[in-house]
Amino acid sequence: AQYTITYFPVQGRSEPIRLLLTDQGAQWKDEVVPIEDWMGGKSPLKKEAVFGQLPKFQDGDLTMYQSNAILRYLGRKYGLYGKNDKEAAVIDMVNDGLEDFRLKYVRLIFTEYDTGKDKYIADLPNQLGPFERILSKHPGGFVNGSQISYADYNLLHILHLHLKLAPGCLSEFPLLKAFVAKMEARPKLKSYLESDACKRRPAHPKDKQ
Ligand SMILES: N[C@@H](CCC(=O)N[C@@H](CS(=O)(=O)O)C(=O)NCC(=O)O)C(=O)O
Repeated sequence: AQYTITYFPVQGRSEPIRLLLTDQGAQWKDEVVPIEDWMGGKSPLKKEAVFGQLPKFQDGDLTMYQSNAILRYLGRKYGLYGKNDKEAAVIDMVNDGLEDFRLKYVRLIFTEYDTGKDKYIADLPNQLGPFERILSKHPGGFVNGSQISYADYNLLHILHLHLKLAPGCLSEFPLLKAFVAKMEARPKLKSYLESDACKRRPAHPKDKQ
């Protein structure tokens, strides 16, 4: 395979990359790093990593880190970045909003789960509302209206994480609900989401929902 994704044995920040590549019909190799090897310093990967973190992405002689930079690289490569700079700017803005959302989720899961879960779920409408409004502003089903972009794969994964955490969280958000159904119905994504490889990967190391 032309691409390699190096990451821990979870979905985490590498899943939107897998969703994009799958939907674009691209193959990749998963290099899975057991967390104990990484933390125990047994693997040289942490020292080699530019920011000491994963995911790491390789495309031939390109080696890069930073999950959102990887998504933008693939967005340019597969024409998933709008049709001009203005559309690209809105797509980047939405993905930055998704990054803020993901960071809140990661903080909940890793540091505040037992004490903060109920409050986090109660506040979800405030986190989801902006993305419902974005879809209503750009009719066509995707973040950038009728043309799919790299941010859509990040949105899908973040919505999947939250549907696991709070199954009814999209009941007040018809456009987000329709977005998930539309993305899941895309043939390549559908078969990936039903695959063992996908099902076997927990959402994150603590996979408590
Ligand atoms: N901004 C980076 C963050 C990467 C990051 O925080 N990686 C974590 C794992 S996760 O947050 O993606 O789950 C990591 O490598 N942690 C191990 C370490 O920091 O040694 C990105 O988007 O790739």
